Amino acid sequence: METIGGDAGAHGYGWAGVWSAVASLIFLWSMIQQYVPSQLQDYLTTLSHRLHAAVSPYVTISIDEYVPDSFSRSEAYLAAEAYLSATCASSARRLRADLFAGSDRMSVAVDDHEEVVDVFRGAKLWWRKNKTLPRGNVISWSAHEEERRSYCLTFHRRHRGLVDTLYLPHVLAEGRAAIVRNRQRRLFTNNPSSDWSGWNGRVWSHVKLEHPSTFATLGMHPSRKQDIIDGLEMFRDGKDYYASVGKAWKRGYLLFGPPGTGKSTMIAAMANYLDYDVYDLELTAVKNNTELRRLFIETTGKSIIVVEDIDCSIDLTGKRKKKKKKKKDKSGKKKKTIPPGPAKDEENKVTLSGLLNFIDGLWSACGGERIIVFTTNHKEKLDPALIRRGRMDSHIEMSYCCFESFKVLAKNYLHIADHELFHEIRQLLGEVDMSPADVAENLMPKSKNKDVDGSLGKLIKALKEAKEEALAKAVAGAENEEEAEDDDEEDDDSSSSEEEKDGKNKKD
Ligand SMILES: Nc1ncnc2c1ncn2[C@@H]1O[C@H](COP(=O)(O)OP(=O)(O)OP(=O)(O)O)[C@@H](O)[C@H]1O
Ligand SMILES: [Mg+2]
Repeated sequence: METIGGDAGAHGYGWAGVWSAVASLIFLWSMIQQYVPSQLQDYLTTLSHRLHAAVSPYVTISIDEYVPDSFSRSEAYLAAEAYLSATCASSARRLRADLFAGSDRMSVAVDDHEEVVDVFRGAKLWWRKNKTLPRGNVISWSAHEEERRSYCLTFHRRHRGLVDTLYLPHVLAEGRAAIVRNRQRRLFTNNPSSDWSGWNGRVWSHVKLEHPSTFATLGMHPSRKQDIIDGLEMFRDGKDYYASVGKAWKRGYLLFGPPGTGKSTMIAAMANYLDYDVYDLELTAVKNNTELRRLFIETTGKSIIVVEDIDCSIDLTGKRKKKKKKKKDKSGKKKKTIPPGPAKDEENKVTLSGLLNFIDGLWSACGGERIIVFTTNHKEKLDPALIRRGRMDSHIEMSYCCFESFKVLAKNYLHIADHELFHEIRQLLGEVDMSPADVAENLMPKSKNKDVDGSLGKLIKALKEAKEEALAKAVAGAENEEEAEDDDEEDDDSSSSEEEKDGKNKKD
């Protein structure tokens, strides 16, 4: 890529230089047009375009910033902008830097009215960024209506086939890849529906996603961890596979296990590994199934949709509604019932069937590359319909800390791979249930200078205490059981003696 500048002629651009000058004249003309009545403007613009097309061997494709009759920015424009920024930022003479909300990196794009040249498979292509100002008599309500930007791509007509079939798809693919590279990943939470209407009403709000958890720092048996990573990779690269087997490109994960075993940490590691956004869906703030549908539709691809503590978020004990048999009146005719209208849905909470539709209803295929994760401390409380394979494709148990998990935590917190106390810790972890969160808390050094022996000693003490506690509980439990059995026996004795008495009485 190189800019069209004063030395263009020296490189022998020839006709290109002439047409660049013509383009500049056209631009000048468009500036003058602002002071000409709008009908005359339209006529002159059409005329100049026709003249240009009649005599020029060059073809121009323009890409507008906004989708016609819409407030949304055109994906083609954004891709072209990202492509040009990535490939020509160093050679353009005038650039525009901007800092987008939530991002900590400056984004640099070609400035207005700047021209750059791209070379693709031997063909030269000129890109120009145009800006048109509003007509004097138009009052606009939004900033983007005031200035309209577009990219114009100019090339010789003999390259038309190359541009259509190869160059534009190349720009789109490279531009999209650059957008993904530059984007700041986000953590979304759903807004209460009272905030959804009105100017700029949004159903989700977001902050920067900056969780440091990775699979390298996640305490888990290495082979299980590798299985999960393989599954995620298979999903991420499986667009064609999912299409070939006729499945929507989505995958469900159920993470279950006691508190502090790393379920939320695992979600962050997944998002960091895949470079996906996270939508943290607070189900208790969703009024009904209609709202749930809207929230889902407004999520984007390359994202993980999370419902934490699913057993606490929704009453899952209610079974899906069965078709009610119509009641018959006394004459035996079926009674007419009023069908439940939308008002009924407004009153309802999110239901199990709403959630099932959310996961795999027809409209859940409205956009691909989404992972859905449910977490729970009580898998047994969940309705089997909710977690059957196909909905929750993978069930991952996050369990108490094993020795392999401990080794990862020791590496994270103390930077050690082995120690003479490891043997004792291995034995204790085999006998006691302790969550990785508790192990991590004990390993955390108290001061900047890591006291490895001190931290491991603290963990051993905590494990021994937990072991004693568990033993004491087991003994107390056994005693209670014995007492209960004795009571039962006494009850049996007394009832049998009462029966005997009864018998005696009867006999008497
Ligand atoms: N497997 C693990 N590997 C590394 N760190 C862990 C692991 N499990 C827990 N931790 C540590 O413990 C803290 C709490 O873990 P986390 O929030 O992931 O638990 P959870 O299973 O989601 O618990 P809850 O069921 O209460 O939501 C984390 O911040 C992390 O530092
Ligand atoms: Mg959690």
